[in-house]
Amino acid sequence: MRIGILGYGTVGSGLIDIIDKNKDKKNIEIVSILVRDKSKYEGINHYDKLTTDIEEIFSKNLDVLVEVMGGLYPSLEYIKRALKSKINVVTANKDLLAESGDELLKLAKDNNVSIKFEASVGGGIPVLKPLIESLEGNNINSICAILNGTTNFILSKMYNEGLSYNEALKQAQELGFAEANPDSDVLGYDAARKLSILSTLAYDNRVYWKDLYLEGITNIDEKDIEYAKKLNCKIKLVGQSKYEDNKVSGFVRPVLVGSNSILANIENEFNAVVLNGDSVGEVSFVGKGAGKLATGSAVYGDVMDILNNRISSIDSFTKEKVDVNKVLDENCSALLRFKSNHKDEIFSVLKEKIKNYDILNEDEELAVLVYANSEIEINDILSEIQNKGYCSQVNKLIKIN
Ligand SMILES: NC(=O)C1=CN([C@@H]2O[C@H](COP(=O)(O)OP(=O)(O)OC[C@H]3O[C@@H](n4cnc5c(N)ncnc54)[C@H](OP(=O)(O)O)[C@@H]3O)[C@@H](O)[C@H]2O)C=CC1
Ligand SMILES: N[C@@H](CC=O)C(=O)O
Repeated sequence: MRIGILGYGTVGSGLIDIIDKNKDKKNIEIVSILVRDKSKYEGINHYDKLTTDIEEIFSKNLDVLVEVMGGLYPSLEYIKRALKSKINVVTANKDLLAESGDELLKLAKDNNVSIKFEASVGGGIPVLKPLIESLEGNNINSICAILNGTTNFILSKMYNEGLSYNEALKQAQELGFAEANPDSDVLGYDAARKLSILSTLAYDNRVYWKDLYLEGITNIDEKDIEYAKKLNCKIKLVGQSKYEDNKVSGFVRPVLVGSNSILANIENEFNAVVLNGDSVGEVSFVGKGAGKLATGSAVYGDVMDILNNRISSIDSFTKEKVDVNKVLDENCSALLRFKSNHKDEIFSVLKEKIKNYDILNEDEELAVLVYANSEIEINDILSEIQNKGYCSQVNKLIKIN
């Protein structure tokens, strides 16, 4: 099988290492590799296959085009061109799937070829294939997941080793986990795109990432970590969605999770996806969510599926878009931090409105863990405190079970 590869970075080089390792067993021939700047790659394997000209790639009579260069443009254009030319596509690009999955899957179907994208969610974890194939006998009710390796790495390093946010981000970039623009990781966009892909497939309805409640990790500081430890919790960037009565609720946000929960024990670049199906119950998938060989492994698996004609049809991306509820409409607790000179006034509002709360700090700032009937109730109280001028800046961190 003749494959062309767009990109020889973290994922591209992982894929190429795995193809080379298996070359005696599997009939895959790398015929051309697209990069921007060949001079960066002198001395590497397959240097003679490198090109900066996309026309050369398309001149090679390909069976599969692997897109691992990232971004929306020109990746979208190249993938569409491949599908229209009846070339199968494998991609790790969640930005593209989340934005244009409907168009791309339809184009693949119309041209009788496949587009496969296992690596776009959870890096090396095989989760899309089990979801699409093995769990077909289920209505999936909920997804609770850690879907970004970079932010999980940063939060783990801050919590376990006391690293600063900037030091931890730098390490994640050096290890090849972060996106070309790491804002996509730390602001939560990457995890939201992955959650939208998972939710679309799980609920068989189109869920758009921009409809999810979205909050990144850039406001998490040492004090949050300190309170988390006091509460026997960890802080994780969690993506959660639920499907009930044809409605989806969903968010990506940093949350407190109890130290004994599955998600609390997912460290560094590892990801986890916990699905709940009406037949199977709870199923968990855990593994490396980012990195060269782990992600290369998922891309390689997709290439092998095409080689062996193991293809399943996917219609969910072309289904109707569903409305998404953004607030947590259930009993919840939250860590609230107030920087204020009006502590007594804040306490009197809390006493009047909240069913219960624990004080964590009342010296340099006021920090409380409140227990409420819903997030809406907490938001109403915060609005009252702010409107009365008792505090202009509040930090809120929800705790999930
Ligand atoms: N890193 C990871 O752990 C994971 C990444 N992904 C996804 O995989 C994709 C690739 O990520 P990653 O390998 O980390 O990215 P890198 O930045 O490490 O590599 C990108 C590669 O693509 C090439 N490239 C980028 N833009 C162009 C262009 N316009 N024309 C030609 N070549 C181009 C670069 O060439 P040059 O060096 O010459 O600029 C480089 O070889 C992304 O979609 C990412 O989201 C998915 C899961 C995990
Ligand atoms: N930047 C992403 C890479 C994999 O999708 C992450 O950190 O998870």
